[in-house]
Amino acid sequence: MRSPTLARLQYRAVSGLARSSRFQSQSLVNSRFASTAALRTSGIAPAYQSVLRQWEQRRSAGTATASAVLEAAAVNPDGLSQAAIIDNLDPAHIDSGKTTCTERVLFYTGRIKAIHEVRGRDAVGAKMDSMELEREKGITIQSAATFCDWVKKDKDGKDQSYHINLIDTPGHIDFTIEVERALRVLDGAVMILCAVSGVQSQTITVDRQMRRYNVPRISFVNKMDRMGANPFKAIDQINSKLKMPAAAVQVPIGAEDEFQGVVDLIRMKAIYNVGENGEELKETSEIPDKVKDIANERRAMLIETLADVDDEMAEIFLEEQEPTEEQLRAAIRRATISLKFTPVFMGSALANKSVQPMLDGVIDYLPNPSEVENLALDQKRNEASVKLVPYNSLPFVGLAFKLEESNFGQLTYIRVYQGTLRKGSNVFNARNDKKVKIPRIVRMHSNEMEEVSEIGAGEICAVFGVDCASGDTFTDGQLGYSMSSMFVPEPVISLSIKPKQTKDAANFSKAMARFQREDPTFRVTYDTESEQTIISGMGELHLQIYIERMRREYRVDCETGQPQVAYRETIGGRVEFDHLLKKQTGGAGDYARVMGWMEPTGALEENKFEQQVVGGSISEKFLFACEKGFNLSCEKGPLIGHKVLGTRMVINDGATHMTDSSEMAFKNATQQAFRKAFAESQPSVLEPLMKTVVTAPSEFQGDVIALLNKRGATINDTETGVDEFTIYADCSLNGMFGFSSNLRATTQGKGEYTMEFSHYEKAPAHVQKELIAQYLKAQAARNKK
Ligand SMILES: Nc1nc2c(ncn2[C@@H]2O[C@H](COP(=O)(O)OP(=O)(O)OP(=O)(O)O)[C@@H](O)[C@H]2O)c(=O)[nH]1
Repeated sequence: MRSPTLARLQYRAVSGLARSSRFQSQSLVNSRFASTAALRTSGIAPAYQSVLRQWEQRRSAGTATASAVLEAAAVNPDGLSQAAIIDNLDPAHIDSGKTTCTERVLFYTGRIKAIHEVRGRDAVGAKMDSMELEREKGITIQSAATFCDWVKKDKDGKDQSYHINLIDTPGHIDFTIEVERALRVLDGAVMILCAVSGVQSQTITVDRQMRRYNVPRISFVNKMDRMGANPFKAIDQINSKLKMPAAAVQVPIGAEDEFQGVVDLIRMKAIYNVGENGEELKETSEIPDKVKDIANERRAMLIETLADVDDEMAEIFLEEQEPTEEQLRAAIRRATISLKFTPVFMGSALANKSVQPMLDGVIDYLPNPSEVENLALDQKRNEASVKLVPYNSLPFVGLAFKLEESNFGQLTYIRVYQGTLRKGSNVFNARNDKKVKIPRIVRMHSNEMEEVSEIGAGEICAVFGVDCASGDTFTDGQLGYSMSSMFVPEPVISLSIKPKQTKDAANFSKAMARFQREDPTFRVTYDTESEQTIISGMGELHLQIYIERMRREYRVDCETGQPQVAYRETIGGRVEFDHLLKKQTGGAGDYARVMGWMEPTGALEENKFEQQVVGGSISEKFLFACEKGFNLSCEKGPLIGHKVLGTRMVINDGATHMTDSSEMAFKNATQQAFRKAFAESQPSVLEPLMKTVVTAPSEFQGDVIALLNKRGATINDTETGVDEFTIYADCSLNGMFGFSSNLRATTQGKGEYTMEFSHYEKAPAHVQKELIAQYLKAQAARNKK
């Protein structure tokens, strides 16, 4: 019998401070070494050579510490500037262990034969981090898909095999699109938190993303072996910070280096891992005395929390009955799937402890595809919200959620929502109704592929040779269904870039085209004024990774300009206009008159164009040209040439000339009217405000606050832990350039930070003045040429 396809899971982002255990500081040293080695071979860091040599001497003498490179760099100013470059490429290794957990899942389900660690001593690297750069840096850059089967006993004690599609995603905020698209197609997620750091800023971001796509989740508090591990603090934070009712379904037996296993609160059994890699589970009803009380207390809390979110459990609770194992499981499943609750598991992936019970939790509490409501728009019948049914025999509907270039051509990842996708069949792209043949279908196992002839509903696969954009819906042609795509955030940072050598231009263009196709948050534009290619993305690390990939994968060394902030411009207040464009230069002239007003839309969001012309003083055709003029003006604002936001233009009257009016004249007149009215309105430059979270050992608190104040940050909150503190601040992106090297220098390399775009805010007057002056100067220089 074919096993039921069950629960997709996704591992999520959370971070922890890599400093308290010996193991972690060792990892930091190794990762820095990897970075420096990469730079050395690239030959761009001659001054850094001496720093490297010093460090290598200290390493071989066994005296290297986590901050050795920075210490060495500090005595060599040239070295320090190179260290700053490395900082950008060497992100905080503060993650919760998604890839490490995935490695165990793959091992325990028999998908891989041996466990390899993220930045482990064997230098092999974890299965899901297949890119060279990922293995070197120890971070996940691209999400990777795989699948496995997990055998679990059913309630009659019979083995049941469940099929799981799994996507391991990056945690770093710069690669957020990878999380976005994974969550768009997954039916359930495992939210992994660090037992020391608990809920962090990335957790909050991913929580928002999970809510956007209604993805139910179970939680796993990892790193129970770390000093300061406290799963109950993490649970409190899920409740308070994420406002998601959460309760432990396990309690730990011991913690930190005495972490031994867990007590399952549903069956009240102690579970230990045995065997070299923890592959076997030993279960016993003998719960150690020291955890009996906490186990009883937490079981009561579990029942109480469930009673708050589930009617059936509320009834049992009010009648003061003890729920059965079945009743408890059913209530957790109902509450989890209806997004009202998250059960919390705990363990240590690195120590091979308690990962299997979390996998059981995936089966027990996350939905299978038939339990998730997936909707589409029926374009043929103009019906919104038609339900997709995950039956293989129904007509095919699938969503392309990720594009990737492989050695064998373009790979398109597809989630099949309904029907079956067959090799050799034709499918139709709902966006353009184009017919596409499916020549090959593969199932991905990280970077390996397994050829299959068909793939059924609920599955994830990849196909070759299909020309499409990410987010396109495919159907069998009978159905006119289209599914909503994923949310794509706007880039906040840009750089000018060009290949160092002109001979590399072709490869450079090839790489740019590919990266853009694969990653919708990576944009490439050409600025005709400065004659520069500009790349834009989600952060410094995001862009640096692409520059590095260009060097490694396309052998193109690039020169880049200073990172530029994606400023915006907005109107100051309401201004009326009556603008006439009239030119008579022999032959046919130009004539267009536009009247109306411009004003703020009220929110710093999309711009709006409206026409309220009555009596036909401007024809439809010319009004269309006016709208075009408005959109062009919004693309390049009058103040500093950046995009315009939150601006509305209303045209309510005007005049047309019998022979001299044209679309061009109306477009130009609107642009001129826009420019004049915008300038009169006391417009503002807007700058991106970043939510910034800094964590460092307590002794550096004063220095870090001073550092943030110097950069004009607004500190919103400070949390003090056992031996570390966390500061939550709002900072302008402009004020944060180079912060990572400053922070590391201030905290002896022990401080970590994350930064995420929050919203646009008016730039201070002096910044605006400076930016306008720079813009005018650049324009004058160009005009001179
Ligand atoms: N002490 C301890 N360290 C762990 C554990 N799990 C993972 N780590 C370490 O934490 C670091 C980050 O682990 P990863 O698995 O790469 O974390 P991630 O969440 O996948 O990271 P990104 O993909 O970059 O977001 C690595 O050095 C791991 O060895 C654990 O259970 N205990």
